[in-house]
Amino acid sequence: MKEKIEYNDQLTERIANHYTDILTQLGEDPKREGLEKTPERVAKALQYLTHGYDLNPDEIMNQAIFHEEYSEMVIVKDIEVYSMCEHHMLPFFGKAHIAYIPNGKIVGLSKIPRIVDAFARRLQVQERLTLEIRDCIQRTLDPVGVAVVIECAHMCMQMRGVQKQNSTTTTSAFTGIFLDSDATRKEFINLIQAKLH
Ligand SMILES: Nc1nc2c(ncn2[C@@H]2O[C@H](COP(=O)(O)OP(=O)(O)OP(=O)(O)O)[C@@H](O)[C@H]2O)c(=O)[nH]1
Ligand SMILES: [Zn+2]
Repeated sequence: MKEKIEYNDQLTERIANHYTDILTQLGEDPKREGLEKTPERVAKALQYLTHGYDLNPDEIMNQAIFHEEYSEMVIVKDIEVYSMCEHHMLPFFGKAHIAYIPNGKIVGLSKIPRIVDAFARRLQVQERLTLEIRDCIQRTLDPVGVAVVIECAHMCMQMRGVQKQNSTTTTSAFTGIFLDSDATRKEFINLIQAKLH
């Protein structure tokens, strides 16, 4: 995750021109004060919301892999997820809970939320997001197992369409021992549900 993204001026202008047209098509006056800079703002917002395309999650992981003999479960939970559904280009957001059991290698903890962002800041479906995170960790760390659970609310189901304001969607993906051992999977589920206080 870049802390700040660099906007491409030519791309901003091209996208903004389309939005000027879209505002007119919607019956708005793109020249009125409040909307004057809106096409440019939207163009930048869209570049921000999809800046994950410019990030390489495997490289992010490889920046901080260390050899350690720790072989218990490592869990990073309650990681905020902000993504955009590829069907309606509306936000879906919630939390990711991620665990792995090392096999001689650990990763710098911040890299886990960073790869969540790298995959989430693209046009996505929640299922693919879940699998991409799992596979990236498996590929780069070769751990004994990986577990990913994501819980999100989808604006395309809340603000429009079926309009179910309280529904959330949960997806999960596992590898290795999390698939083979019910006890390990249950330990993970218990730990992500546990509150520290
Ligand atoms: N599986 C999955 N579906 C999603 C996700 N985000 C949005 N969708 C769904 O994508 C589907 C697109 O269905 P369509 O029937 O082509 O589109 P639509 O007419 O706008 O559908 P409605 O939302 O039911 O009004 C909808 O059912 C959405 O709920 C996601 O992350 N995963
Ligand atoms: Zn949608």
